[in-house]
Amino acid sequence: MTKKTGTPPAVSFTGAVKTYGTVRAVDGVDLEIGTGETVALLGRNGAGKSTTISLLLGLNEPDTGTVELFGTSPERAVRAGRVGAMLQEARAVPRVTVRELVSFVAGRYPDPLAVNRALQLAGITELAGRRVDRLSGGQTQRVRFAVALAGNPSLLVLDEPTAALDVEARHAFWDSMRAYARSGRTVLFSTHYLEEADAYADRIVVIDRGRIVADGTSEDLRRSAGGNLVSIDLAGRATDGLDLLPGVRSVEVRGDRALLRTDDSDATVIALAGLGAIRGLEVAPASLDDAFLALTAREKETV
Ligand SMILES: Nc1ncnc2c1ncn2[C@@H]1O[C@H](COP(=O)(O)OP(=O)(O)OP(=O)(O)O)[C@@H](O)[C@H]1O
Repeated sequence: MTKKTGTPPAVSFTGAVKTYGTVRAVDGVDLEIGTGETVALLGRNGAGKSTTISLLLGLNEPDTGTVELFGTSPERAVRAGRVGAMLQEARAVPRVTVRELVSFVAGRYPDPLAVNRALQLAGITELAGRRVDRLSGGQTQRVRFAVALAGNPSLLVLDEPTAALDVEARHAFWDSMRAYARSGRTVLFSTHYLEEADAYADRIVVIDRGRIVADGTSEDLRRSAGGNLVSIDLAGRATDGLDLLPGVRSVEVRGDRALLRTDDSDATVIALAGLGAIRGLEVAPASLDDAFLALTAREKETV
């Protein structure tokens, strides 16, 4: 849905396609992100997350379709200092200190954060005097975060930002990201971690084989993948016909238990009771993991 009035969205993809040889890395993406949203781009390895981000930052052009940031081209938005990015691969500049690097980047933006604030948000105040090429992987990752924040960008783009971070640094990172997002900024981050998407994004966009297969809150995703899991002990019973019970979308056998994914757990449980198949019965909401697997698996079946 395109809004005809008011300010343009922070991010807008329309029918964007990017191929590498025979691989359709981004395969017809339509996506709109409004100002102030925090969005997770979730997908397995090779799903197209980094390619989507490279189109968004103007590092690559779509073969067909369009990508706009704030109603203008990514190049212009980046040049105007409206975008900060933390990418997976960025080589450290030799011999400069952390503070020098962050100051240098901040100095290229029209309205940067105070350098101390960027260092503090990234949790690297105590590393300010260290050389950037002599840091651990996790420390380097945090320096990249400070660099992304330095220009005080309206749109912050983070490609797998917590990949090298330990648990404590991960929590600190998300706290800072949230503090930044609360000041009305738009944040897009990619991740493999469902729990991160669930905990830190307002909205989750699931990408699989270059296509968006789901877009909504984690609750929406759980629902669209089949809301509940009903499981029973099979106790030697065959699974024939379980997939035909009311509400049931799929049946999976794990050991001696059958797992029924259902849209209507009440109807499924009543039908199971009618069959006398209620031994060890459990009903649980589908986890986001289950939803993610169901969404990406279903997409494969239709290819
Ligand atoms: N420069 C390139 N040349 C050829 N193929 C590429 C290139 N970059 C990406 N691809 C392919 O495009 C597809 C999408 O890759 P992309 O890096 O966007 O996925 P991703 O979701 O970011 O994966 P990951 O989680 O592993 O980083 C993959 O099949 C990948 O092999």
